[in-house]
Amino acid sequence: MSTTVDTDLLVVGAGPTGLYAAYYAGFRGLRTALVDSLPEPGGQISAMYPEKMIYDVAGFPAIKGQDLVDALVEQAAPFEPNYLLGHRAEQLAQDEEGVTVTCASGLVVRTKVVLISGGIGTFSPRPLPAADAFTGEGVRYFVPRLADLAGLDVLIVGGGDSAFDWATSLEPIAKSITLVHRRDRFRAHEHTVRRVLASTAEVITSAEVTALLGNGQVRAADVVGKLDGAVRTLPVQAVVAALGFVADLGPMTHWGLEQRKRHILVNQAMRTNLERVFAAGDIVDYDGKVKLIATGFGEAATAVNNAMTVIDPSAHVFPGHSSDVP
Ligand SMILES: Cc1cc2nc3c(=O)[nH]c(=O)nc-3n(C[C@H](O)[C@H](O)[C@H](O)COP(=O)(O)OP(=O)(O)OC[C@H]3O[C@@H](n4cnc5c(N)ncnc54)[C@H](O)[C@@H]3O)c2cc1C
Repeated sequence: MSTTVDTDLLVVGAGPTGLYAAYYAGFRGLRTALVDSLPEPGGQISAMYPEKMIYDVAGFPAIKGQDLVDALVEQAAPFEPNYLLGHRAEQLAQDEEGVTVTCASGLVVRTKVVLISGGIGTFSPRPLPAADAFTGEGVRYFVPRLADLAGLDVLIVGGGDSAFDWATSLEPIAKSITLVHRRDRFRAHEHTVRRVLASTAEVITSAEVTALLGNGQVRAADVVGKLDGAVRTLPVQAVVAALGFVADLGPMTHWGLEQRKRHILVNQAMRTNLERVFAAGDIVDYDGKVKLIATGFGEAATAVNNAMTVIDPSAHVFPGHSSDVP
């Protein structure tokens, strides 16, 4: 059975950009709904690096990922945004008075304006082939709570930033860390690589994890050297497969939006080629675009304040200062 939600502004994507847009929309007196396919708000931050420190958000010399998400939710909360989590937006149709967005679940949202802050799309981790044959527990693609892996022998697979970041964060609390990468070069920041190489973590290059062993719970992993074919069986109770993510813009590519390299093109007002559809954050492109949380925040403010004039043509783009509010 389909349910219909009516709102002034629908935000598609409750990552940091969408959450900040919810604050601004509330500040402008709009009723706001946020739809996200994930069960929690926070986008890439909550899904991929909730425990990591972020150092480049204005005003916070350092803030843990999940703490930033929690603060964004708290900042928007007084305006009571309607969170529609676990719903993937599938279709978008604009008419003269508004926009209708239909979700895969059957949920229908009727809104005056849409702000797309869909980031890299709905994202899913690249699977670890050795895990296919292993039906038990112990393999994960995210580490939402580092403490879950305390005292365990942890095997991390991958050679990118995530793999090395997990190695750095987990090394102080895990019993042991082994990082296995199929090449002899890494895609991670040099600084992090050096830090891991200097730590107690063992880094095995030019090798692949060919099998996970265990009955119900992973107990060991076979690691095969690609050059000599030698097999090492490592005791392991947790595997973190950090092989990257497959991002799926999926439905958004069929919404009649002008795109460049799988990103939505916007003008200086963060407006797309559709009058009632704005976009902000990682999903947009324009000359000089920089994909950062900080830029997403600025774009969200620009998008919402310009969207305001579509909803109410007598409204000003400039919202006034929040510090003027008693
Ligand atoms: C490991 C890592 C570390 C990072 N570190 C930093 C850092 O230190 N500083 C920094 O500035 N940036 C960092 N970034 C980048 C930063 O996380 C992104 O720039 C930011 O998350 C973009 O926010 P967003 O809200 O635009 O998109 P996202 O965070 O990607 O959120 C988009 C949301 O939209 C949802 N969505 C997409 N399509 C649909 C659909 N059709 N229906 C419903 N929901 C949908 C997704 O589920 C997701 O929740 C890092 C990224 C990673 C992966």
